[in-house]
Amino acid sequence: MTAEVRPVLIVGRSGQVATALLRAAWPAGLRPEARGRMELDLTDPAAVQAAVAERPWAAVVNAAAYTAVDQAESEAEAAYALNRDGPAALARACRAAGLPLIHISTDYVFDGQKDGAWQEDDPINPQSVYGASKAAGEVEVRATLPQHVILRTAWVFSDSGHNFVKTMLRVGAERDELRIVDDQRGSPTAADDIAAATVTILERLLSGRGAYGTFHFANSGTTSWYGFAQAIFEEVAARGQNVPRLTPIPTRDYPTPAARPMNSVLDCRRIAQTYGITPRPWAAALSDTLDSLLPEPAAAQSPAIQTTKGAR
Ligand SMILES: NC(=O)C1=CN([C@@H]2O[C@H](COP(=O)(O)OP(=O)(O)OC[C@H]3O[C@@H](n4cnc5c(N)ncnc54)[C@H](OP(=O)(O)O)[C@@H]3O)[C@@H](O)[C@H]2O)C=CC1
Ligand SMILES: Cc1cn([C@H]2C[C@H](O)[C@@H](COP(=O)(O)OP(=O)(O)O[C@H]3O[C@@H](C)C(=O)[C@@H](O)[C@H]3O)O2)c(=O)[nH]c1=O
Ligand SMILES: [Mg+2]
Repeated sequence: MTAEVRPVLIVGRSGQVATALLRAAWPAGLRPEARGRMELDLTDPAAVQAAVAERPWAAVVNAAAYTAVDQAESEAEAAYALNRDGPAALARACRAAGLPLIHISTDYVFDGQKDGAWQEDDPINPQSVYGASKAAGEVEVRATLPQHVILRTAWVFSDSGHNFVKTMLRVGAERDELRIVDDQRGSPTAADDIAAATVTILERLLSGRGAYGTFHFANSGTTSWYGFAQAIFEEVAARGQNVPRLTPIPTRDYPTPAARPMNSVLDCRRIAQTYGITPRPWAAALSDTLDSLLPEPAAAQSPAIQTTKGAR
């Protein structure tokens, strides 16, 4: 008799976290199956209901969202449709099917005005349409489905999708100088690490050793966007490439449509205590991501390596 392999529905396919979930190490008994927006439109409640009822899923992970923070200020309806009404419909469908839901949320639900790191039960007070729409999604999931894990994370980066690392590589190649805000603090977090944490949570939940509720997960250590950019370009320089000059600036000198939290640092002790999940430092995760985004260090200078790589 072969052991049963149960599918896990991943909502989202090409996004940073969805991509990471698809390439994560899953236990033998679970297999991720993604639905991108073309296969499952999260803003269509009937489609959501049908997708959740379609297969004998073990669980559902919502990795889909409206994530364009500045654009959301002028597209509130679209942001709320995806970030509030989508999770609400998913939670209702999961309740009807008796399935647990893991829902990803964000540091931008907080106002950023705390001295220490944000704990799960701190009051939310979003300062942007994106943050408010994500906060409303959290409220819907909590009110609808007791079997939920809301996993709040922050400053996500990956070799896929849109993120600050890829933005820096692109604009850094185009300009001599970059001006980067130095007074917003947070913890950059690799999508792959969020995926690994999600798999651990699911494994524990499905074997009856998990706990529902809201958890924070971010890579360890904190920095500013400027500090993050510095680390990115140190890695770029170490790989023999030209880098721009970086100038730290205050938020007021970089006006954007959406306000962002000044302090986005998440306290991740609860997920460590409950699930034994201890995140690695963000700089280590960054280095891994840059390994896949950039050529190997010194490859250009080393004839031996050039030869083994052949003509390029
Ligand atoms: N990016 C960040 O810095 C942070 C993100 N988060 C949260 O993490 C989660 C994942 O974010 P991230 O991976 O960066 O997101 P991305 O912006 O990389 O991807 C968005 C995902 O949403 C899906 N999607 C968009 N519209 C629809 C739709 N109508 N129906 C179904 N799916 C749709 C996309 O589907 P498709 O695959 O078809 O393109 C894609 O998979 C989100 O909940 C986000 O709020 C939290 C903190 C920081
Ligand atoms: C490109 C650029 C940005 N910045 C600033 C603007 C902003 O304050 C900060 C980050 O800009 P971004 O637009 O890349 O980041 P942003 O889209 O705000 O990132 C957020 O995305 C959502 C989805 C989340 O949930 C958050 O956790 C967070 O990761 O850097 C500069 O100062 N100089 C620059 O050249
Ligand atoms: Mg952005």
